[in-house]
Amino acid sequence: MYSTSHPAPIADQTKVWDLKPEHEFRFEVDFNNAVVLRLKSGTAEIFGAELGSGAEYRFTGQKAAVFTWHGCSLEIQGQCNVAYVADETPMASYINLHTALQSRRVAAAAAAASTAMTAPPATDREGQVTVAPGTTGPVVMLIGPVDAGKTSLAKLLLNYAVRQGQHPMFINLDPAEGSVLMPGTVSAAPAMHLLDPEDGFDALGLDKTAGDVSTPLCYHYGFPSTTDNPKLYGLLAAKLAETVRARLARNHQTRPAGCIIDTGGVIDAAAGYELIQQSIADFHVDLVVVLGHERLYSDMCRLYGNSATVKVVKLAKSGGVVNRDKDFLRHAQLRTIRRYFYGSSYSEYSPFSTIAWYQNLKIYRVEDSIAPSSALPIGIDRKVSETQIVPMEPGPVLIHSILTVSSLDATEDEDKLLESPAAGFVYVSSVDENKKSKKLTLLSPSPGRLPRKYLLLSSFKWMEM
Ligand SMILES: Nc1ncnc2c1ncn2[C@@H]1O[C@H](COP(=O)(O)OP(=O)(O)OP(=O)(O)O)[C@@H](O)[C@H]1O
Repeated sequence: MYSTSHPAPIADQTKVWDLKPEHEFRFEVDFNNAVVLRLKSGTAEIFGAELGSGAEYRFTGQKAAVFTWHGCSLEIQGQCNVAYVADETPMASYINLHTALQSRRVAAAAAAASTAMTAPPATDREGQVTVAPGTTGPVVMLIGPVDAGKTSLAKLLLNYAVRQGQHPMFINLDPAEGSVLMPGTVSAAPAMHLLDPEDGFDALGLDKTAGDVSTPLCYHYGFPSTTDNPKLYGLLAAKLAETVRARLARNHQTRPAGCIIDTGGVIDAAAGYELIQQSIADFHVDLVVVLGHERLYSDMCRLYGNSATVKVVKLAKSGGVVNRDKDFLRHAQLRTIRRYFYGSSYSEYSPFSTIAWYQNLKIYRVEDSIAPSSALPIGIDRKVSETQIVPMEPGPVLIHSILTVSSLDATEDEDKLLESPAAGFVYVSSVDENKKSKKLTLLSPSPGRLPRKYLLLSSFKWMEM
């Protein structure tokens, strides 16, 4: 069993790798192991984030690549499970895509600046801010099968944008990853800084300087796969799209940078295409990038070939992208959960323990679409619609669970629970069923009592190790 809390050991061996221009050093390190990487000379980047000369980067439980445009020398301390240099990469096509997006951002920023100077923001009949044409940057959706390199390309495009002073909105529609905050959610946050080469999405959403637009937005879904409850997933993706668009409409400085949308692996099931089509419409996507799947590309061309607003392009999958087995993914999810409470090398947190009495809690969950009634945990009264919440009694079934703290106030109607963004997450570290004082002990990133009473149960469990 891997530990998510104790640092993995670094083997006492050092190797230097010299890379020619446009070569890539690919490496894999499992969760039992760690390596330290140092850029000795030249320039290099990890998914678009430049490495500092001489700075040390520690990797554990990672599969990644260091790319160099002009050549470099790398020093690796410790033992990688896989390590090799590749001379064939799709980086030229990726930078071409970035260049095209960047020129659209520049044009959108110029249009937004001239509109801001000439006209005050207009509102429609419902009081929504209307967006002047040409002032929204590219809205790009990355699709492809599982392990096609979608998230890696999203990181690269975000980092290249940030390096040119742009702050696109990153939208994560892959509930398995939970890259912005927590697995089992769909979320959005602007890329205010370069993504941490060691941890990727850590820096997202931590910056408050851009005001309302920079606060991460996150909706509770509760399951790892879009197919666990497609109806609920569709509803939440639509809600996220509506909120992101409203935020961007109010902010003419961030809007021209556009959005980069990462999705879960599309399998050729009809439900997969429906969800993708729905999200393309909801987010007003204007560019669909298909990674490494000819049939998906041809299906998308068939669907959008005549569209005046949606373009479809295909890009090659990098030969370095590796399949991650279930065990690896599970441990990556546990690391994301731990990171929410304890932070990472980028920023360490000290979580707080807080007591919540049974009588003060209102806990709900949503069913997945396939659970037979015999599989329902104790405390769930009946099988209901996939987008309906079911109240549940607190009890031992909650131990080691992740609960989403809803932003909905306890005085508001609980019907709005699923459509309300998450205010945060707590972890149930113990359940005390002592008759007089039934209570949960919760781990929380902030001190004090729970700010709200509505909690939603996620199917993810985590154990501190
Ligand atoms: N060029 C590369 N060299 C080595 N490893 C890579 C490279 N590109 C991506 N990877 C690794 O391959 C794995 C899969 O890539 P990625 O997460 O980008 O795929 P994905 O399509 O988003 O997967 P999913 O469908 O599961 O979300 C990741 O661990 C990633 O770090």
